[in-house]
This record gives sequence, structure tokens and C-alpha cells, in this order.
Amino acid sequence: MFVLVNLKTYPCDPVAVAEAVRDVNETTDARLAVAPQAAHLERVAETGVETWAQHVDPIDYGSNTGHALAESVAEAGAVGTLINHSEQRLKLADIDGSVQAARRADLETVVCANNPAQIGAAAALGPDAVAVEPPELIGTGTPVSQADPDVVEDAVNAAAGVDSEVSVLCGAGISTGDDVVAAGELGAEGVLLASGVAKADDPTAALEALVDPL
Ligand SMILES: O=C[C@H](O)COP(=O)(O)O
Repeated sequence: MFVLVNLKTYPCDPVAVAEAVRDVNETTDARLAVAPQAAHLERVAETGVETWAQHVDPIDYGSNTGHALAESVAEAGAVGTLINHSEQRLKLADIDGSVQAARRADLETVVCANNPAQIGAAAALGPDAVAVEPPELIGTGTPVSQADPDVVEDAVNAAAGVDSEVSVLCGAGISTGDDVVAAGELGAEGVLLASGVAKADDPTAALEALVDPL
């Protein structure tokens, strides 16, 4: 299972969480990675953890003030990027452009979507993976894999119907090992989570509990 920890803009210490993700990754067969804010990418990548960006824009080098250029994100140490997170929604054409920009910079891609129909559309753009996240469950601690299993299964089927090479993650409310196991049983190859680790008093303990049953 792929466990991708998004730090959003939570007021956590990004390096401390990155070190926890790096260390717990050494103890498990699961693949763990962390997605800090753009301003923290370099410091996080220096810990040796697998580092992801939270977003890249559909742009090339040039006059694009305030945008995230895929090449710069890669130079800062990211090996992958989220695209179209529920908190950073893009138009379809811009999702396509961001996937292409990420590919140009050799960044792995996870395109997020609200529901199975959007997952099918996202999969058609050729990302490495898609992540289904019902917005109403994000940050609630109510896990999508248990509260809304149909949305995960339907997303897995929607992606498979478009491109069987695109793997499916699920996210929203995932915070325990049981939630991750449930996601796997529904066909997800990974989970995207944030508050369960970024807001934990002890991120290492939270991560250990997440991967314990895997
Ligand atoms: O990127 C992560 C997702 O939005 C899930 O967030 P959450 O684990 O706090 O529900």
C-alpha cells in the first residue's frame, strides 16, 4: 500500500513529520511519502523521505508569477505531485496541463477527484494514479473506506474501465490501520491522508499504527 501524507498548511513541523515518515517507512513493506507545502519541499526532501508536492500548475518556464513550475518542484526534491486536490481545484484543461507539466519534469502524478465519475475523467488524462476523496469526509476522522465503501469500489471500477494502468488511492478521514486495510480490501492501492498524522500529538505513533496491520 502507498501511504501519502499531505501536510496541507497545518501548523506542524514539516521536518519532524518527514523524519517520522522516513523512519516508519523503514519498518514496513508499505510505501510512505509526505507532501509538504511548496516552501518546505527542500528541507523535507533533505531528510531523505520520499517527497511530493501538493500542486503544480499547467505552465512552462516564463512569465507565470506566483505559480508552481513542475521543474522547480522537482529541483527542490519532489518526486511526485498531487494535482486537483479538493482544496486546490482545477478546470479539466488545467488538470490535463498539470499532468503534462509533471510528466515533463519526471514527477509521478496523483490526480484527486470527488467521486467515481470524476475519477473516470481523471484517469483518461493518463496520470500514474487517481485519488477519490468525498469532500464532506475530509478532515472529519470518519474514514471513507468505512463510511462510504461504495465510492471507493466505484472509483476503482471507473478507473479500471478507462485505463487499467492507473492505480487508485482513496482519502478522507483515514487515520487508523483498520481504515487502510479496509481501503485495500475495496481495491485501493493506497491512501491519501492528512489530519490523522499532521495533527497528531505523536506523528510517529500515528504512522506506526497506520502501517501496523499491513
Ligand atoms: O489530502 C488529504 C485529504 O484531503 C484527506 O485529509 P484528512 O486525512 O485530513 O481527512
